[in-house]
Amino acid sequence: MRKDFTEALKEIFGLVTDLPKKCLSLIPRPQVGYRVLSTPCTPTCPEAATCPYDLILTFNLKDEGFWVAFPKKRENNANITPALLLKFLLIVLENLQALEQEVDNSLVKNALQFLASQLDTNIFLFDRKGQVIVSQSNSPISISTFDLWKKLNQAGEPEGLIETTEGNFYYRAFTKNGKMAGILAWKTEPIQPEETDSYFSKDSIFIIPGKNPRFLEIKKLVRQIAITNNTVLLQGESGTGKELFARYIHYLSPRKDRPFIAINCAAIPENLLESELFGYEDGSFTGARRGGKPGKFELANGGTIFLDEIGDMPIQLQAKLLRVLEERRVERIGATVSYPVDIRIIAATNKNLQELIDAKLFREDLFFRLNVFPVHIPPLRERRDDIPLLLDFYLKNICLEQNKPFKIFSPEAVQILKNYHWPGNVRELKNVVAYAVSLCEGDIITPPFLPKYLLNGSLVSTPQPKVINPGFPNLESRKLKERLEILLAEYGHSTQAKRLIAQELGVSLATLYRWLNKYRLK
Ligand SMILES: Nc1ncnc2c1ncn2[C@@H]1O[C@H](COP(=O)(O)OP(=O)(O)OP(=O)(O)O)[C@@H](O)[C@H]1O
Repeated sequence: MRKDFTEALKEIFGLVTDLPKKCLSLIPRPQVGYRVLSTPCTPTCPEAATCPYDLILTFNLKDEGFWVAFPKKRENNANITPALLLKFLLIVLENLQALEQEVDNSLVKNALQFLASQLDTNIFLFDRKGQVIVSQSNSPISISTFDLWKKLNQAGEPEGLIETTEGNFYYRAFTKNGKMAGILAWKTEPIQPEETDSYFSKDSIFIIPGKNPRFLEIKKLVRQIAITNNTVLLQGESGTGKELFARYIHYLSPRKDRPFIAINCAAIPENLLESELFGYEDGSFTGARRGGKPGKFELANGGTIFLDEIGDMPIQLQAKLLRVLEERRVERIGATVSYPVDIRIIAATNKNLQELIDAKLFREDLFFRLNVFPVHIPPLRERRDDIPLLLDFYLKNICLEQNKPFKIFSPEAVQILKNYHWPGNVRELKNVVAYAVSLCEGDIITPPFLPKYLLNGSLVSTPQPKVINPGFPNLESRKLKERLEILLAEYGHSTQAKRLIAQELGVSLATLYRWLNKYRLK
Protein backbone atom coordinates (compact mmCIF):
# COMPACT_ATOMS: atom_id res chain seq x y z
CA MET A 1 0.00 0.00 0.00
CA ARG A 2 2.68 2.43 1.04
CA LYS A 3 4.60 1.81 -2.17
CA ASP A 4 1.53 2.32 -4.39
CA PHE A 5 0.61 5.43 -2.51
CA THR A 6 4.04 7.06 -2.74
CA GLU A 7 4.39 6.04 -6.36
CA ALA A 8 1.02 7.65 -7.12
CA LEU A 9 2.08 10.85 -5.40
CA LYS A 10 5.30 10.91 -7.34
CA GLU A 11 3.65 10.18 -10.63
CA ILE A 12 0.59 12.35 -10.38
CA PHE A 13 2.07 15.33 -8.63
CA GLY A 14 5.80 15.02 -9.14
CA LEU A 15 6.26 15.16 -5.38
CA VAL A 16 9.37 14.22 -3.49
CA THR A 17 8.78 11.20 -1.28
CA ASP A 18 12.32 10.54 -0.14
CA LEU A 19 13.63 13.44 1.85
CA PRO A 20 17.32 13.89 2.63
CA LYS A 21 18.37 12.37 5.97
CA LYS A 22 19.30 15.76 7.39
CA CYS A 23 15.70 16.91 6.91
CA LEU A 24 14.23 13.80 8.43
CA SER A 25 16.13 14.37 11.62
CA LEU A 26 14.38 17.73 12.02
CA ILE A 27 10.86 16.71 11.10
CA PRO A 28 8.66 15.52 13.93
CA ARG A 29 6.65 12.45 12.99
CA PRO A 30 2.99 12.44 14.02
CA GLN A 31 1.74 9.68 16.27
CA VAL A 32 -1.28 9.10 14.07
CA GLY A 33 -2.60 10.45 10.77
CA TYR A 34 -0.59 13.22 9.20
CA ARG A 35 0.81 16.63 9.80
CA VAL A 36 1.44 19.57 7.50
CA LEU A 37 4.53 21.71 7.86
CA SER A 38 5.38 24.88 6.05
CA THR A 39 9.04 25.40 5.49
CA PRO A 40 11.30 25.91 7.29
CA CYS A 41 10.31 22.91 9.37
CA THR A 42 12.00 24.41 12.38
CA PRO A 43 13.31 27.94 12.86
CA THR A 44 16.71 26.43 13.64
CA CYS A 45 17.14 24.65 10.31
CA PRO A 46 20.60 25.64 9.02
CA GLU A 47 19.38 25.54 5.41
CA ALA A 48 16.16 27.47 5.88
CA ALA A 49 17.09 30.11 3.30
CA THR A 50 17.80 27.59 0.57
CA CYS A 51 15.12 25.02 1.39
CA PRO A 52 13.85 23.69 -1.95
CA TYR A 53 10.42 22.78 -0.56
CA ASP A 54 7.24 24.74 -0.06
CA LEU A 55 5.38 22.36 2.12
CA ILE A 56 6.10 19.06 3.81
CA LEU A 57 3.57 16.54 4.96
CA THR A 58 4.47 13.78 7.35
CA PHE A 59 2.40 10.66 7.73
CA ASN A 60 1.95 7.83 10.05
CA LEU A 61 -0.01 5.12 8.38
CA LYS A 62 -0.39 1.84 10.24
CA ASP A 63 2.62 2.81 12.37
CA GLU A 64 4.73 3.39 9.32
CA GLY A 65 6.02 6.91 8.93
CA PHE A 66 6.86 8.67 5.72
CA TRP A 67 7.13 12.11 4.22
CA VAL A 68 6.07 14.01 1.18
CA ALA A 69 7.48 17.33 0.11
CA PHE A 70 6.17 19.84 -2.36
CA PRO A 71 9.22 21.24 -4.18
CA LYS A 72 9.21 24.99 -4.78
CA LYS A 73 10.44 24.36 -8.30
CA ARG A 74 8.57 21.46 -9.73
CA GLU A 75 9.79 19.46 -12.66
CA ASN A 76 7.43 21.07 -15.12
CA ASN A 77 7.78 24.41 -13.36
CA ALA A 78 4.08 24.33 -12.56
CA ASN A 79 2.97 26.25 -9.54
CA ILE A 80 1.40 24.48 -6.65
CA THR A 81 -2.16 25.50 -7.28
CA PRO A 82 -5.02 25.38 -4.79
CA ALA A 83 -6.59 22.57 -6.79
CA LEU A 84 -3.36 20.59 -6.65
CA LEU A 85 -3.08 20.89 -2.89
CA LEU A 86 -6.65 19.90 -2.43
CA LYS A 87 -6.41 16.96 -4.75
CA PHE A 88 -3.47 15.87 -2.76
CA LEU A 89 -5.38 16.17 0.47
CA LEU A 90 -8.22 14.11 -0.96
CA ILE A 91 -5.83 11.36 -1.97
CA VAL A 92 -4.50 11.38 1.56
CA LEU A 93 -7.97 11.27 3.09
CA GLU A 94 -8.96 8.40 0.85
CA ASN A 95 -5.81 6.46 1.57
CA LEU A 96 -6.22 6.86 5.27
CA GLN A 97 -9.67 5.41 4.87
CA ALA A 98 -8.49 2.67 2.58
CA LEU A 99 -6.15 1.66 5.38
CA GLU A 100 -9.12 1.63 7.72
CA GLN A 101 -7.39 4.05 9.96
CA GLU A 102 -9.70 6.34 11.86
CA VAL A 103 -9.02 9.88 10.80
CA ASP A 104 -8.67 12.08 13.80
CA ASN A 105 -10.95 15.05 13.12
CA SER A 106 -8.65 17.48 14.84
CA LEU A 107 -5.79 16.43 12.59
CA VAL A 108 -7.92 16.81 9.50
CA LYS A 109 -9.07 20.12 10.80
CA ASN A 110 -5.53 21.34 11.38
CA ALA A 111 -4.41 20.17 7.98
CA LEU A 112 -7.33 21.83 6.27
CA GLN A 113 -6.94 25.03 8.15
CA PHE A 114 -3.30 25.12 7.25
CA LEU A 115 -4.08 24.47 3.60
CA ALA A 116 -6.84 27.05 3.60
CA SER A 117 -4.44 29.66 4.91
CA GLN A 118 -2.04 28.78 2.09
CA LEU A 119 -4.77 28.76 -0.47
CA ASP A 120 -6.62 31.93 0.28
CA THR A 121 -9.94 30.18 -0.09
CA ASN A 122 -12.89 28.91 1.89
CA ILE A 123 -13.07 25.24 2.75
CA PHE A 124 -15.82 23.19 4.29
CA LEU A 125 -15.74 19.58 5.31
CA PHE A 126 -19.05 17.92 6.10
CA ASP A 127 -19.61 14.52 7.61
CA ARG A 128 -22.17 12.19 6.03
CA LYS A 129 -25.05 13.78 7.95
CA GLY A 130 -24.16 17.29 6.90
CA GLN A 131 -22.52 18.27 10.19
CA VAL A 132 -19.64 20.65 9.64
CA ILE A 133 -16.28 19.20 10.69
CA VAL A 134 -14.23 22.04 9.29
CA SER A 135 -15.37 25.44 8.21
CA GLN A 136 -12.41 27.55 7.22
CA SER A 137 -13.35 30.93 5.83
CA ASN A 138 -10.54 33.11 4.69
CA SER A 139 -12.92 35.76 3.52
CA PRO A 140 -16.41 36.11 4.97
CA ILE A 141 -19.16 34.49 2.95
CA SER A 142 -22.85 34.72 3.58
CA ILE A 143 -24.00 31.29 2.36
CA SER A 144 -25.06 29.15 5.32
CA THR A 145 -23.42 25.75 5.71
CA PHE A 146 -26.91 24.23 5.52
CA ASP A 147 -27.55 25.86 2.14
CA LEU A 148 -24.16 24.72 0.92
CA TRP A 149 -24.81 21.14 2.07
CA LYS A 150 -28.20 21.24 0.37
CA LYS A 151 -26.64 22.38 -2.89
CA LEU A 152 -23.92 19.75 -2.66
CA ASN A 153 -26.52 17.05 -2.27
CA GLN A 154 -28.55 18.36 -5.13
CA ALA A 155 -25.51 18.07 -7.41
CA GLY A 156 -25.79 14.31 -7.17
CA GLU A 157 -22.37 13.37 -8.57
CA PRO A 158 -19.45 12.34 -6.38
CA GLU A 159 -17.39 15.25 -7.58
CA GLY A 160 -17.89 18.41 -9.55
CA LEU A 161 -18.60 22.06 -9.37
CA ILE A 162 -21.64 23.84 -7.97
CA GLU A 163 -22.75 27.41 -8.26
CA THR A 164 -23.96 29.34 -5.24
CA THR A 165 -24.84 32.93 -4.54
CA GLU A 166 -21.28 33.13 -3.21
CA GLY A 167 -19.58 31.91 -6.36
CA ASN A 168 -18.40 28.46 -7.38
CA PHE A 169 -17.45 25.59 -5.13
CA TYR A 170 -15.58 22.50 -6.16
CA TYR A 171 -16.56 19.51 -4.13
CA ARG A 172 -15.57 15.93 -3.67
CA ALA A 173 -17.47 13.30 -1.73
CA PHE A 174 -15.33 10.59 -0.17
CA THR A 175 -16.42 7.14 0.76
CA LYS A 176 -15.71 4.61 3.43
CA ASN A 177 -16.57 0.96 2.87
CA GLY A 178 -18.57 1.95 -0.17
CA LYS A 179 -20.70 4.49 1.73
CA MET A 180 -20.54 8.23 1.56
CA ALA A 181 -18.46 9.40 4.53
CA GLY A 182 -18.32 13.12 3.90
CA ILE A 183 -17.96 15.93 1.41
CA LEU A 184 -15.14 18.40 1.07
CA ALA A 185 -16.02 21.66 -0.69
CA TRP A 186 -13.84 24.63 -1.42
CA LYS A 187 -14.49 27.92 -3.05
CA THR A 188 -12.88 28.51 -6.38
CA GLU A 189 -13.31 31.72 -8.22
CA PRO A 190 -12.64 32.41 -10.95
CA ILE A 191 -12.14 28.95 -12.41
CA GLN A 192 -8.65 28.69 -13.84
CA PRO A 193 -8.34 26.41 -16.85
CA GLU A 194 -5.45 24.54 -15.27
CA GLU A 195 -7.62 23.69 -12.30
CA THR A 196 -10.26 21.98 -14.37
CA ASP A 197 -8.13 18.98 -15.25
CA SER A 198 -9.47 15.50 -15.58
CA TYR A 199 -9.53 14.77 -11.87
CA PHE A 200 -12.59 16.94 -11.57
CA SER A 201 -15.86 16.49 -13.31
CA LYS A 202 -16.00 18.47 -16.50
CA ASP A 203 -19.77 18.40 -16.26
CA SER A 204 -19.44 21.94 -15.05
CA ILE A 205 -22.05 23.29 -12.70
CA PHE A 206 -25.04 21.67 -14.30
CA ILE A 207 -24.84 18.00 -13.53
CA ILE A 208 -27.02 15.22 -14.92
CA PRO A 209 -26.62 12.19 -12.67
CA GLY A 210 -25.72 8.98 -14.46
CA LYS A 211 -22.62 6.76 -14.65
CA ASN A 212 -23.80 4.08 -17.04
CA PRO A 213 -21.15 3.82 -19.80
CA ARG A 214 -23.65 4.48 -22.60
CA PHE A 215 -25.13 7.41 -20.70
CA LEU A 216 -21.64 8.82 -20.08
CA GLU A 217 -20.97 8.61 -23.81
CA ILE A 218 -24.16 10.55 -24.48
CA LYS A 219 -23.22 13.22 -21.96
CA LYS A 220 -19.81 13.51 -23.61
CA LEU A 221 -21.36 13.83 -27.07
CA VAL A 222 -23.82 16.41 -25.82
CA ARG A 223 -21.04 18.47 -24.27
CA GLN A 224 -19.25 18.48 -27.61
CA ILE A 225 -22.39 19.51 -29.47
CA ALA A 226 -23.32 22.14 -26.90
CA ILE A 227 -20.59 24.58 -27.84
CA THR A 228 -21.60 24.56 -31.51
CA ASN A 229 -24.64 26.33 -32.91
CA ASN A 230 -26.10 23.22 -34.49
CA THR A 231 -29.69 22.10 -34.28
CA VAL A 232 -30.16 19.10 -32.00
CA LEU A 233 -32.89 16.48 -32.12
CA LEU A 234 -33.37 14.69 -28.79
CA GLN A 235 -35.22 11.38 -28.97
CA GLY A 236 -36.26 9.13 -26.15
CA GLU A 237 -39.21 7.89 -24.19
CA SER A 238 -41.22 10.14 -21.96
CA GLY A 239 -39.39 11.05 -18.74
CA THR A 240 -35.90 10.09 -19.92
CA GLY A 241 -34.65 13.65 -19.49
CA LYS A 242 -34.98 15.26 -22.93
CA GLU A 243 -35.85 18.66 -21.50
CA LEU A 244 -33.09 18.30 -18.92
CA PHE A 245 -30.60 17.65 -21.72
CA ALA A 246 -31.94 20.60 -23.72
CA ARG A 247 -31.30 22.86 -20.73
CA TYR A 248 -27.88 21.25 -20.26
CA ILE A 249 -26.96 22.02 -23.88
CA HIS A 250 -28.11 25.61 -23.50
CA TYR A 251 -26.24 25.94 -20.23
CA LEU A 252 -22.99 24.73 -21.71
CA SER A 253 -23.32 26.84 -24.85
CA PRO A 254 -22.05 30.36 -25.43
CA ARG A 255 -25.74 31.37 -25.27
CA LYS A 256 -26.09 30.43 -21.62
CA ASP A 257 -26.74 33.98 -20.45
CA ARG A 258 -29.44 34.54 -23.06
CA PRO A 259 -33.01 33.18 -22.90
CA PHE A 260 -33.93 29.49 -22.96
CA ILE A 261 -37.50 29.32 -24.20
CA ALA A 262 -39.36 26.01 -24.07
CA ILE A 263 -42.61 25.30 -25.82
CA ASN A 264 -44.54 22.07 -25.76
CA CYS A 265 -46.09 21.58 -29.18
CA ALA A 266 -48.49 18.90 -27.87
CA ALA A 267 -49.79 20.79 -24.84
CA ILE A 268 -50.96 23.90 -26.70
CA PRO A 269 -54.20 23.75 -28.70
CA GLU A 270 -53.52 23.74 -32.42
CA ASN A 271 -55.12 27.13 -33.10
CA LEU A 272 -52.98 28.84 -30.44
CA LEU A 273 -49.67 27.21 -31.27
CA GLU A 274 -49.03 29.37 -34.32
CA SER A 275 -49.51 32.66 -32.47
CA GLU A 276 -47.47 31.35 -29.50
CA LEU A 277 -44.58 30.48 -31.77
CA PHE A 278 -44.66 33.33 -34.26
CA GLY A 279 -46.48 36.10 -32.40
CA TYR A 280 -48.94 38.47 -34.08
CA GLU A 281 -49.38 42.09 -35.11
CA ASP A 282 -51.97 44.43 -33.69
CA GLY A 283 -55.48 43.60 -34.92
CA SER A 284 -54.39 40.56 -36.91
CA PHE A 285 -57.35 38.49 -35.66
CA THR A 286 -60.38 38.85 -33.41
CA GLY A 287 -59.26 38.78 -29.79
CA ALA A 288 -55.66 39.64 -30.62
CA ARG A 289 -53.93 41.73 -27.96
CA ARG A 290 -53.60 45.44 -28.72
CA GLY A 291 -50.10 46.29 -29.79
CA GLY A 292 -49.49 42.71 -30.92
CA LYS A 293 -47.44 40.06 -29.17
CA PRO A 294 -43.99 38.64 -29.79
CA GLY A 295 -43.80 34.89 -30.40
CA LYS A 296 -41.47 32.40 -28.71
CA PHE A 297 -38.96 32.67 -31.56
CA GLU A 298 -38.61 36.39 -31.00
CA LEU A 299 -38.41 35.92 -27.24
CA ALA A 300 -35.65 33.36 -27.71
CA ASN A 301 -33.60 35.74 -29.87
CA GLY A 302 -29.91 35.38 -28.96
CA GLY A 303 -30.66 32.23 -26.99
CA THR A 304 -32.16 28.77 -27.46
CA ILE A 305 -35.67 27.61 -28.31
CA PHE A 306 -36.69 24.15 -27.17
CA LEU A 307 -39.47 22.64 -29.26
CA ASP A 308 -40.74 19.76 -27.15
CA GLU A 309 -42.96 17.05 -28.64
CA ILE A 310 -42.11 18.23 -32.16
CA GLY A 311 -43.83 15.12 -33.57
CA ASP A 312 -47.15 16.64 -32.49
CA MET A 313 -46.71 19.84 -34.47
CA PRO A 314 -49.57 20.27 -36.97
CA ILE A 315 -48.43 19.69 -40.53
CA GLN A 316 -49.34 23.21 -41.78
CA LEU A 317 -47.20 24.77 -39.05
CA GLN A 318 -44.32 22.49 -39.97
CA ALA A 319 -43.95 24.37 -43.27
CA LYS A 320 -43.69 27.66 -41.39
CA LEU A 321 -41.14 26.21 -38.97
CA LEU A 322 -39.09 24.94 -41.88
CA ARG A 323 -38.93 28.48 -43.25
CA VAL A 324 -37.62 29.78 -39.92
CA LEU A 325 -34.98 27.08 -39.90
CA GLU A 326 -33.91 27.88 -43.44
CA GLU A 327 -34.10 31.66 -43.42
CA ARG A 328 -33.60 32.44 -39.73
CA ARG A 329 -36.34 35.01 -40.04
CA VAL A 330 -39.72 35.14 -38.33
CA GLU A 331 -42.91 36.72 -39.56
CA ARG A 332 -45.60 37.55 -37.02
CA ILE A 333 -49.18 36.64 -37.94
CA GLY A 334 -50.66 39.59 -39.85
CA ALA A 335 -47.26 41.18 -40.49
CA THR A 336 -45.94 42.29 -43.82
CA VAL A 337 -42.28 42.16 -42.85
CA SER A 338 -40.14 39.47 -41.26
CA TYR A 339 -37.56 39.90 -38.47
CA PRO A 340 -34.15 38.24 -38.39
CA VAL A 341 -33.67 35.93 -35.41
CA ASP A 342 -30.49 34.47 -34.00
CA ILE A 343 -31.63 31.26 -32.33
CA ARG A 344 -30.35 27.82 -31.57
CA ILE A 345 -33.00 25.18 -32.07
CA ILE A 346 -33.34 22.04 -29.96
CA ALA A 347 -36.26 19.77 -30.73
CA ALA A 348 -37.41 16.68 -28.85
CA THR A 349 -39.81 13.86 -29.43
CA ASN A 350 -40.81 10.56 -27.92
CA LYS A 351 -42.37 9.47 -31.19
CA ASN A 352 -40.80 7.60 -34.04
CA LEU A 353 -40.50 10.41 -36.59
CA GLN A 354 -39.78 7.98 -39.41
CA GLU A 355 -43.17 6.36 -38.84
CA LEU A 356 -44.82 9.78 -38.82
CA ILE A 357 -43.09 10.63 -42.09
CA ASP A 358 -44.36 7.38 -43.62
CA ALA A 359 -47.86 8.26 -42.42
CA LYS A 360 -47.48 11.74 -44.00
CA LEU A 361 -47.86 13.36 -40.58
CA PHE A 362 -44.35 14.78 -40.50
CA ARG A 363 -42.47 16.55 -43.28
CA GLU A 364 -39.35 14.75 -44.32
CA ASP A 365 -37.54 17.98 -45.25
CA LEU A 366 -38.21 19.32 -41.75
CA PHE A 367 -36.92 16.09 -40.26
CA PHE A 368 -33.62 16.49 -42.14
CA ARG A 369 -33.33 20.09 -41.00
CA LEU A 370 -33.85 19.08 -37.38
CA ASN A 371 -31.87 15.88 -37.38
CA VAL A 372 -28.48 17.61 -37.69
CA PHE A 373 -27.33 16.16 -34.37
CA PRO A 374 -29.57 13.30 -33.30
CA VAL A 375 -29.24 12.24 -29.65
CA HIS A 376 -31.00 9.13 -28.38
CA ILE A 377 -31.51 9.10 -24.64
CA PRO A 378 -31.90 5.52 -23.41
CA PRO A 379 -34.82 4.47 -21.23
CA LEU A 380 -34.04 3.81 -17.59
CA ARG A 381 -34.49 0.06 -17.96
CA GLU A 382 -31.53 0.11 -20.36
CA ARG A 383 -29.31 1.72 -17.76
CA ARG A 384 -30.39 -0.11 -14.64
CA ASP A 385 -26.94 0.31 -13.11
CA ASP A 386 -27.84 3.99 -12.61
CA ILE A 387 -30.96 3.20 -10.57
CA PRO A 388 -29.22 3.17 -7.14
CA LEU A 389 -27.47 6.46 -7.95
CA LEU A 390 -30.72 8.11 -9.04
CA LEU A 391 -32.57 6.74 -6.00
CA ASP A 392 -29.91 8.21 -3.77
CA PHE A 393 -29.95 11.52 -5.65
CA TYR A 394 -33.70 11.97 -5.35
CA LEU A 395 -33.86 10.59 -1.84
CA LYS A 396 -31.47 13.25 -0.59
CA ASN A 397 -33.14 16.01 -2.56
CA ILE A 398 -36.67 15.11 -1.57
CA CYS A 399 -35.75 14.69 2.12
CA LEU A 400 -34.14 18.14 2.02
CA GLU A 401 -37.13 19.63 0.21
CA GLN A 402 -39.59 18.12 2.66
CA ASN A 403 -37.35 18.95 5.60
CA LYS A 404 -37.20 15.30 6.66
CA PRO A 405 -34.23 13.43 8.14
CA PHE A 406 -32.18 11.49 5.62
CA LYS A 407 -33.30 7.95 4.87
CA ILE A 408 -32.04 4.97 2.95
CA PHE A 409 -33.75 2.27 0.91
CA SER A 410 -33.53 -1.25 2.33
CA PRO A 411 -31.72 -3.77 0.09
CA GLU A 412 -35.08 -5.50 -0.65
CA ALA A 413 -36.62 -2.19 -1.73
CA VAL A 414 -33.60 -1.41 -3.95
CA GLN A 415 -33.90 -4.86 -5.50
CA ILE A 416 -37.55 -4.29 -6.39
CA LEU A 417 -36.74 -0.88 -7.82
CA LYS A 418 -33.82 -2.25 -9.80
CA ASN A 419 -35.99 -4.95 -11.33
CA TYR A 420 -38.92 -2.77 -12.24
CA HIS A 421 -39.15 -1.79 -15.91
CA TRP A 422 -39.81 1.96 -15.39
CA PRO A 423 -42.05 2.85 -18.33
CA GLY A 424 -42.24 6.42 -16.99
CA ASN A 425 -38.42 6.49 -16.72
CA VAL A 426 -36.64 8.95 -14.39
CA ARG A 427 -39.80 11.00 -13.88
CA GLU A 428 -41.57 7.91 -12.55
CA LEU A 429 -38.60 7.01 -10.33
CA LYS A 430 -38.65 10.52 -8.87
CA ASN A 431 -42.37 10.17 -8.11
CA VAL A 432 -41.82 6.79 -6.46
CA VAL A 433 -39.14 8.26 -4.20
CA ALA A 434 -41.41 11.20 -3.29
CA TYR A 435 -44.22 8.73 -2.51
CA ALA A 436 -41.98 6.62 -0.26
CA VAL A 437 -40.50 9.63 1.55
CA SER A 438 -43.91 11.05 2.36
CA LEU A 439 -45.14 7.73 3.79
CA CYS A 440 -42.05 6.54 5.63
CA GLU A 441 -41.41 8.18 8.99
CA GLY A 442 -38.44 5.95 9.89
CA ASP A 443 -34.88 5.85 8.59
CA ILE A 444 -35.25 2.89 6.24
CA ILE A 445 -37.63 2.66 3.32
CA THR A 446 -38.75 -0.95 3.08
CA PRO A 447 -40.98 -2.49 0.33
CA PRO A 448 -44.31 -1.68 2.07
CA PHE A 449 -43.55 2.02 1.57
CA LEU A 450 -43.35 1.59 -2.19
CA PRO A 451 -46.42 2.13 -4.41
CA LYS A 452 -48.49 -1.03 -4.60
CA TYR A 453 -48.13 -1.48 -8.35
CA LEU A 454 -44.41 -1.99 -7.88
CA LEU A 455 -45.02 -4.88 -5.52
CA ASN A 456 -47.27 -6.67 -7.95
CA GLY A 457 -45.18 -9.64 -9.00
CA SER A 458 -46.36 -9.55 -12.58
CA LEU A 459 -44.89 -6.10 -13.04
CA VAL A 460 -41.60 -6.84 -11.38
CA SER A 461 -38.73 -8.13 -13.50
CA THR A 462 -40.91 -8.62 -16.56
CA PRO A 463 -38.66 -7.81 -19.48
CA GLN A 464 -40.45 -5.24 -21.59
CA PRO A 465 -40.27 -4.95 -25.34
CA LYS A 466 -38.44 -1.89 -26.61
CA VAL A 467 -41.07 0.66 -27.53
CA ILE A 468 -40.69 4.35 -28.05
CA ASN A 469 -43.74 5.46 -26.12
CA PRO A 470 -45.04 2.69 -23.91
CA GLY A 471 -47.68 4.72 -22.06
CA PHE A 472 -48.58 4.15 -18.43
CA PRO A 473 -47.49 0.89 -16.71
CA ASN A 474 -49.36 -2.02 -18.18
CA LEU A 475 -52.73 -0.39 -18.03
CA GLU A 476 -55.02 -1.49 -20.76
CA SER A 477 -56.77 1.34 -22.57
CA ARG A 478 -60.05 0.85 -20.77
CA LYS A 479 -58.42 0.91 -17.37
CA LEU A 480 -56.42 3.96 -18.29
CA LYS A 481 -59.54 5.77 -19.44
CA GLU A 482 -61.30 4.90 -16.16
CA ARG A 483 -58.31 6.06 -14.17
CA LEU A 484 -58.24 9.35 -16.07
CA GLU A 485 -61.96 9.88 -15.50
CA ILE A 486 -61.57 9.30 -11.77
CA LEU A 487 -58.64 11.67 -11.55
CA LEU A 488 -60.45 14.35 -13.56
CA ALA A 489 -63.45 14.03 -11.26
CA GLU A 490 -61.16 14.37 -8.27
CA TYR A 491 -58.90 17.20 -9.44
CA GLY A 492 -61.00 18.98 -12.06
CA HIS A 493 -60.07 20.16 -15.56
CA SER A 494 -57.93 23.23 -14.91
CA THR A 495 -54.35 23.41 -16.17
CA GLN A 496 -53.09 23.14 -12.59
CA ALA A 497 -55.30 20.07 -12.06
CA LYS A 498 -53.85 18.48 -15.18
CA ARG A 499 -50.35 19.14 -13.91
CA LEU A 500 -51.23 17.29 -10.68
CA ILE A 501 -52.80 14.41 -12.58
CA ALA A 502 -49.74 14.07 -14.83
CA GLN A 503 -47.56 14.07 -11.73
CA GLU A 504 -49.67 11.40 -10.07
CA LEU A 505 -49.48 9.19 -13.14
CA GLY A 506 -45.76 9.81 -13.55
CA VAL A 507 -46.10 11.09 -17.11
CA SER A 508 -45.44 14.46 -18.71
CA LEU A 509 -48.18 17.00 -19.24
CA ALA A 510 -47.85 16.43 -22.96
CA THR A 511 -48.51 12.70 -22.58
CA LEU A 512 -51.53 13.44 -20.44
CA TYR A 513 -52.93 15.82 -23.07
CA ARG A 514 -52.40 13.13 -25.68
CA TRP A 515 -54.37 10.63 -23.62
CA LEU A 516 -57.13 13.15 -22.91
CA ASN A 517 -57.40 13.78 -26.64
CA LYS A 518 -57.37 10.08 -27.41
CA TYR A 519 -60.19 9.29 -24.98
CA ARG A 520 -62.02 12.53 -25.75
CA LEU A 521 -61.84 13.62 -22.14
CA LYS A 522 -60.75 17.21 -22.77
N1 LIG B 1 -30.64 11.52 -15.75
C1 LIG B 1 -31.45 12.17 -14.94
N2 LIG B 1 -31.04 12.51 -13.71
C2 LIG B 1 -31.85 13.16 -12.86
N3 LIG B 1 -33.10 13.52 -13.15
C3 LIG B 1 -33.56 13.24 -14.35
C4 LIG B 1 -32.77 12.55 -15.32
N4 LIG B 1 -33.51 12.39 -16.42
C5 LIG B 1 -34.70 12.95 -16.16
N5 LIG B 1 -34.73 13.46 -14.93
C6 LIG B 1 -35.86 14.10 -14.25
O1 LIG B 1 -37.03 13.43 -14.68
C7 LIG B 1 -38.06 14.36 -14.94
C8 LIG B 1 -38.46 14.26 -16.39
O2 LIG B 1 -37.41 14.78 -17.20
P1 LIG B 1 -37.71 15.58 -18.55
O3 LIG B 1 -38.93 16.44 -18.42
O4 LIG B 1 -36.45 16.23 -18.98
O5 LIG B 1 -38.06 14.32 -19.48
P2 LIG B 1 -38.60 14.31 -20.97
O6 LIG B 1 -37.90 13.20 -21.65
O7 LIG B 1 -38.46 15.70 -21.57
O8 LIG B 1 -40.10 13.92 -20.76
P3 LIG B 1 -41.37 14.13 -21.77
O9 LIG B 1 -41.03 13.47 -23.07
O10 LIG B 1 -42.47 13.42 -21.06
O11 LIG B 1 -41.56 15.62 -21.89
C9 LIG B 1 -37.53 15.73 -14.57
O12 LIG B 1 -37.93 15.99 -13.24
C10 LIG B 1 -36.04 15.56 -14.66
O13 LIG B 1 -35.39 16.45 -13.78
